[in-house]
Amino acid sequence: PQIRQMLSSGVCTSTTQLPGKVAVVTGANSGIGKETAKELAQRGARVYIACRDVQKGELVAKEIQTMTGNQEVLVRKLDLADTKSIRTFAKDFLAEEKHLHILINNAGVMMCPYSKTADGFEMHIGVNHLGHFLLTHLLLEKLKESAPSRIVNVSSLAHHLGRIHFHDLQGQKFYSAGLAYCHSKLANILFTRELARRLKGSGVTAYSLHPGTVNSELVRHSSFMRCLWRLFFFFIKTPQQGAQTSLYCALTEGLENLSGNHFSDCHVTWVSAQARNETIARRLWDVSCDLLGIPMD
Ligand SMILES: NC(=O)c1ccc[n+]([C@@H]2O[C@H](COP(=O)([O-])OP(=O)(O)OC[C@H]3O[C@@H](n4cnc5c(N)ncnc54)[C@H](O)[C@@H]3O)[C@@H](O)[C@H]2O)c1
Repeated sequence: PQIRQMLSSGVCTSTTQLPGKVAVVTGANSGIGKETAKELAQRGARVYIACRDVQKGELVAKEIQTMTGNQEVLVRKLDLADTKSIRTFAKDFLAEEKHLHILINNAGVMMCPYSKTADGFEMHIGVNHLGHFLLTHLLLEKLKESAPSRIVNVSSLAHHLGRIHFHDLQGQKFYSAGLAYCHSKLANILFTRELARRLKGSGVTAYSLHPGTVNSELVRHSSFMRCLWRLFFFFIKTPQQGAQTSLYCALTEGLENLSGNHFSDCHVTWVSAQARNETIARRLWDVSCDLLGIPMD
């Protein structure tokens, strides 16, 4: 634990408390998302655990309620691999809640065999990017009404290996599970940058981040990655440490002028050349709208 402590340089030291604030964390039934939700609840927010497996989510909600004493930890069904489920989640949320101050797009899949979402999108781009793109779009007015509010997109260092191949966004011509993950994480950063550009002056800000290499269930689809994780166990962050940069982006006072930036270990960090390309960011936005049937403005 001491070695881990030393290696984990990024700690969110914000003292922001969240009474009366509302947060949604996707994929909060495990790993980094669970720890993020726990800390937001600890600080007094009403926290929505948005997850596929409601039963698993309820167990986590109970655990967080017991640990934090905050009973306002709610579980709602959200399957990011199905746009119907995303629309239902958003519709119910908008009917139920007056405000949304923090949206943490945390859920993700990594290195799963070639498969498609309910709407026919390749699973990585479908869940990690398009699912969160639609969810954010549907909740955007509420975020604007609740300003100052924040959107936090959990990306990865793996984006450096990613490319946006507009001619093969769904991996039909060439598919590598590892690269498909990297492409989707690059899309998270491009989405964040374009979102920040479009939201300038609205009071809603957006941040992307790399959480570090974190011991979680993310590597479930790859025996190679599972071995690697075991081998380097002592160098890998705990989910609680992995949640620090998400919390930093959601909570730190005065971060607004860094909207659109990418963070790691609670600092702004460099992204790949493609991730800084505004033309690609704008085109990806338009293509995503087109795929999801969202009217372009
Ligand atoms: N663990 C790492 O080392 C690492 C490194 C870089 C980035 N990340 C990113 O961190 C985020 C959290 O991952 P984690 O490490 O906590 O792994 P995790 O597997 O514990 O968490 C991912 C969550 O996403 C949920 N999810 C997957 N598909 C979904 C769907 N269709 N609809 C709704 N939820 C879905 C899972 O149920 C799970 O709760 C991911 O976006 C991942 O890409 C993790």
